[in-house]
Amino acid sequence: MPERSSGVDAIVLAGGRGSRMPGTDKVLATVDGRTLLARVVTAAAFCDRVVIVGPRPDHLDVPTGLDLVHTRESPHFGGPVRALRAGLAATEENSDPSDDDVVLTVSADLPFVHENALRTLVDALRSRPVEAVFATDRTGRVQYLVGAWRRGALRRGIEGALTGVDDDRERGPSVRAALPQATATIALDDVDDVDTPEELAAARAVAERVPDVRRARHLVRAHLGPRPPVAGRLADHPGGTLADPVVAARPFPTFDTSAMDGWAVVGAPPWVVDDAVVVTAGVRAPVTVGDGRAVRIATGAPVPLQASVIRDEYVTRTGRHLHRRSDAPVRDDARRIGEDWTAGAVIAPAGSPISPAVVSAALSAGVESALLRTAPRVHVVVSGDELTDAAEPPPGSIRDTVGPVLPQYLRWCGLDPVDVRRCGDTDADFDDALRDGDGDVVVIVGATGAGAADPLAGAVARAAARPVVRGMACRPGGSTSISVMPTGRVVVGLPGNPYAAVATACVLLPDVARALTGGPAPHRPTGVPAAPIPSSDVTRVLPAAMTADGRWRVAESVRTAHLAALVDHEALAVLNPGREPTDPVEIVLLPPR
Ligand SMILES: Nc1nc2c(c(=O)[nH]1)N[C@H]1C(S)=C(S)[C@@H](COP(=O)(O)OP(=O)(O)OC[C@H]3O[C@@H](n4cnc5c(N)ncnc54)[C@H](O)[C@@H]3O)O[C@H]1N2
Ligand code: MOO
Repeated sequence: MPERSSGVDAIVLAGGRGSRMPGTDKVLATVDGRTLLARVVTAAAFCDRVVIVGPRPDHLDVPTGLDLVHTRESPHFGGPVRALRAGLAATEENSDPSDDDVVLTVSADLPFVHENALRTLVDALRSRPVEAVFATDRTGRVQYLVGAWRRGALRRGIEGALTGVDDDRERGPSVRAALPQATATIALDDVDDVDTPEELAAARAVAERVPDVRRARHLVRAHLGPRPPVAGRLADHPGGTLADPVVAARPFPTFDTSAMDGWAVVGAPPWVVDDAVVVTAGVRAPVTVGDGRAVRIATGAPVPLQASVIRDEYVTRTGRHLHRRSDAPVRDDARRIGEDWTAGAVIAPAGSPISPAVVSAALSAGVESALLRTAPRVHVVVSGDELTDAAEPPPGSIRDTVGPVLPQYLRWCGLDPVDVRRCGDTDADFDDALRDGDGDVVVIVGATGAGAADPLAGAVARAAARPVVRGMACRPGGSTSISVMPTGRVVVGLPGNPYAAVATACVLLPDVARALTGGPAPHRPTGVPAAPIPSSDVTRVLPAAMTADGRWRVAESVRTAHLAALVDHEALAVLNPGREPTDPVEIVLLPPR
């Protein structure tokens, strides 16, 4: 069961005529064995109540424990605004929601929409001064049926759009007619809808293919939801993510502050200097400066009432008189209370990674603690009967060269490795490895293949874990797997070859960390290759080093049984299928040497 978010209801619009797919109810079409409707409802399962507006299906494969309601628009097929009217009424039955609550509106024909995309909409609405936020799809088109509204704005929009519209007119107004004034859009890559049989076939093909790295990342974001938030001091949780926005508790500056060493002056120049008074940073008692007077003031000191500040460079002093230099710009060298932000301003939106900048800016805003998600705790399990820690491995044994360094890479990925254990190649060892400890994630190295001594797949099946990624179209890393145990624990299987394990981790696990902490997808910087790189039909992950002119030299191939190739390459180049030889490549910088 995903974590519940209070104050959000969802309206799933499932009743369109599907005029471009005659003879079918498109929302009941299946992609990878599940109906589009079930996929959309599952994505919205974190909401307090989910209302489906449309015909009631016989069976719906969605999480249990959901407050799921059905309703129909009136008249039937009366258009999206009437569907929203029916849906909104159903969200309000037996409850007394506030106008500021969030209502998600989602059309039911989105094969790939997922919880985190919808949460992104909610967070965007909560952190912006707008009445509704809509998704734009990959072509940049605004999807007005994929949005988060403030409840009051949705109600007013519906009423406005339907005012004077004859209820007998079959197709009512479009959602555009209901839009409030202040709206925003955000780009989401998972909200392409299915309108035609061709689009349905394409979605099925995507869902059934072994995913390349891009798609595997997408699946991670789609299937791993954020863990419950905890209250904590921001400074204690680097690597975590904000669950709520940081909202300024006080203005900045909190009082009128001198920005420069100089003079606090009242009235027009020249001023008469009062040498008995000096305003220093930290003074408590208010200082008053008479009209036509000037007193010394230090950077950071409170500005006396009615005074302005002029820095030393802009004045000349003769005896007791202070003159503004004729070439000095006319400006106040004070930072006035609330000039940078006022109390209530959003300093960092929900989902922000807790960077040192977030910690510091929050302190500036009077915020020490917040609701946050800590970096996921990881148990590393290095598997393989052949592995040893002995400096002189006995014949046939292999020195474990991953366990000692993987935690450093995992930390770089935004995870919090808590221990490294070893595990033999027996089923019992693997069952224990999946179960032991209290971590959020178990990363198992080795045993991902289908060979005689590769028990991970069996252990995952025995644990009734839900597969998220079963193999990747990626070299190395083809046998990578990710699944979710019924307890919510994530099990990552990394290929045993050390370079394959590290490369796969660095390419994929930042997305796992962000998904579990409710953060945004990681940035994917690109670089220009120093020489053309042949295209391939799977993702390739190769060592890369920057040249003197800022381009990237990418190794043609790599030996995977050790990390020697990363000694003189500071990055990995991710070469996605479909790229042209001279196209930029994704660059994954590795932890500093
Ligand atoms: N018939 C096939 N065999 C293999 C294939 C294949 O496609 N068909 N893929 C190969 C590739 S590529 C990889 S990667 C591995 C993945 O297998 P596992 O995840 O089950 O890994 P293991 O078999 O346990 O180990 C592979 C290799 O790496 C060495 N190893 C493992 N852990 C460590 C460690 N901690 N430190 C140092 N070295 C380690 C291990 O001894 C093996 O030599 O499958 C291939 N086989
Ligand atoms: O995952 Mo293996 O190379 O593809 O080392």
